[in-house]
Amino acid sequence: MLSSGTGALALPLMEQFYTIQGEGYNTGRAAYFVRLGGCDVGCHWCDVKESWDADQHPRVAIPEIVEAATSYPGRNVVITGGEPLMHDLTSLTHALHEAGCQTWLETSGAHPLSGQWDWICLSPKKFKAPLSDVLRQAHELKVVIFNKSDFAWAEEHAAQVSSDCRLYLQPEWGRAAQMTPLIVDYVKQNPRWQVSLQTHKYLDIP
Ligand SMILES: C[S@@+](CC[C@H](N)C(=O)[O-])C[C@H]1O[C@@H](n2cnc3c(N)ncnc32)[C@H](O)[C@@H]1O
Ligand SMILES: Nc1nc2[nH]cc(C(=O)O)c2c(=O)[nH]1
Ligand code: SF4
Ligand SMILES: [Mg+2]
Repeated sequence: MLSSGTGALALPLMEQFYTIQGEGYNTGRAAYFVRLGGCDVGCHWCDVKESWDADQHPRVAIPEIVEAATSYPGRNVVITGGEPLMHDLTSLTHALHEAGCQTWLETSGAHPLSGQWDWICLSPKKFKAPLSDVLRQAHELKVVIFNKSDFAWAEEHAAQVSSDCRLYLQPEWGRAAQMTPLIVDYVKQNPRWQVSLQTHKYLDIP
């Protein structure tokens, strides 16, 4: 990969699209999504497995990504993947800020944090543990609930984030019919948590 002291100058890009943030704290807000290739976490229920192999995706120069992102009225840019922190995101976030964009990150936290972020959504995974630095800096903890035991696992991670970090429980899409009622009951009993649904899937938008 092309890189410098300030991070990657080109990044493997799977897709980019302007849509509505479907999940978590910023649900309902217009945002441009940049989906980077590469992930080594291996969630068996991942809804974007085509992203895993970075070599399957063309490397695109940062100015090209920023130009595309700023060709829409919105100025919120979500960097997702794949696992975006497999790449040094210093240059990308710097260029997005220079262009007047807000930078929002979707990450499993399994790799070191790079870049300047206005919002960090941490969705930790059992398959590759999140780093304590990312836990500390997260604005939002969003735990995917696949089975009942995931509630206790979510609490273990809530104990490691900052006191003002927002807490979300999100049903695994394939198990939503079974898990969503359990999440509703859990949030009623444990009101510091909130429900997060993948609303874009119900809306049938990207
Ligand atoms: C595809 S991941 C990419 C970013 C990063 N690798 C991560 O996992 O946070 C984006 C978000 O979708 C969530 N997600 C992925 N597959 C899901 C599924 N089947 N059901 C619910 N959420 C899912 C992840 O937990 C994460 O919050
Ligand atoms: N609309 C929409 N919202 C999202 N929030 C997180 C997503 C992701 O895949 O990172 C995502 C996505 O793929 N689409
Ligand atoms: S960490 Fe994210 S991109 Fe990677 S497998 Fe898990 S859900 Fe998919
Ligand atoms: Mg998604």
